[in-house]
Amino acid sequence: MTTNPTLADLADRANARRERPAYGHDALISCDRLVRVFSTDGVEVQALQGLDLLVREGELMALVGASGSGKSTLMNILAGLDTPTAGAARVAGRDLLAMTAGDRLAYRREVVGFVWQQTSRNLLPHLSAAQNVALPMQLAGGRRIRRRDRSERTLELLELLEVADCRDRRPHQMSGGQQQRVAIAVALANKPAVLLADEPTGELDSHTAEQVFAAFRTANERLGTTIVIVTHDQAVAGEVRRTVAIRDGRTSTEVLRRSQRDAATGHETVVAREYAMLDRAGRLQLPAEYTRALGMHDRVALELEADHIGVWPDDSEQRD
Ligand SMILES: Nc1ncnc2c1ncn2[C@@H]1O[C@H](COP(=O)(O)OP(=O)(O)OP(=O)(O)O)[C@@H](O)[C@H]1O
Repeated sequence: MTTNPTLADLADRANARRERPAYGHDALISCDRLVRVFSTDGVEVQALQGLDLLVREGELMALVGASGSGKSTLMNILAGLDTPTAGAARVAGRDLLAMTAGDRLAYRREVVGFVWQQTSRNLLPHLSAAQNVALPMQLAGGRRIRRRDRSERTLELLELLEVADCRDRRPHQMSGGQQQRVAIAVALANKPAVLLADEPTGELDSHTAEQVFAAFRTANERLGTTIVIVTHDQAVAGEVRRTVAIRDGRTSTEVLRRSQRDAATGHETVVAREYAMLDRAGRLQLPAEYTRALGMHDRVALELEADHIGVWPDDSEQRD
């Protein structure tokens, strides 16, 4: 039976909706149904297909996904280097779809820092490590920093990331791992709210990769910087509290890890649990290996239980 709502009922409902906090209101990074379509020679590629992602201040998280799933496209948008086709994206209160060219430049200099996979893309080859770190502070015209403060901060950052001994060396006089740690110092120079890293350990051996990852962890723990790392490296993905997987241009699953102490032995273990993303329309993407294992496609049967929802293979033909 349906009852016709009165005008007052409709007004109450509209008010209740308005008072509900907006999606991602308390997140530092919020992507809401983000779409990015590339058109080349009349062919359209939907790199992002309505991606939702929230990252809270102070998080250190990893983004994983198969090649072509949209990770770099997302990072370029968050870095202010590319603009989405549709949807909404906010970082530290900045609306990434509404920025002017000037806002965008200031955003890249002051709000985000980035570290790329190619060590050569991160540092200027003719400058020393210390000069590379000082440069973003010199360029941040809006907030003039005195020369003495600049050199102090440069040294502090190089010490924090354990590369103070490289301060007078140029990139080609440093190892790949040292270059990436200096690159993290460069990215942190202007105290960004967010540090973005796209495969920062991709060109390094596993031992060096571990040291570089430790540098990200130090930045996160000691400076409180929010960090998002795209990685194929299982060791890195397994070390962070939250790993979000992107599939076909959308966030699909995420793994959360927490430490658990055994009351009897005092021994600490890390417990990981996988979650699927549920969007605001109630859409859920089931992991491909689950649906494959049970031969599910096109249509599934659902049953609401007291504390869970059951998903069953389509049994309509057996019932007929
Ligand atoms: N500038 C572009 N022009 C056209 N298509 C593009 C462009 N950039 C990315 N794409 C396409 O968008 C899709 C997503 O690419 P993206 O680089 O974001 O994936 P990825 O997950 O970072 O992959 P990988 O792990 O290989 O770096 C791919 O199909 C890619 O070919």
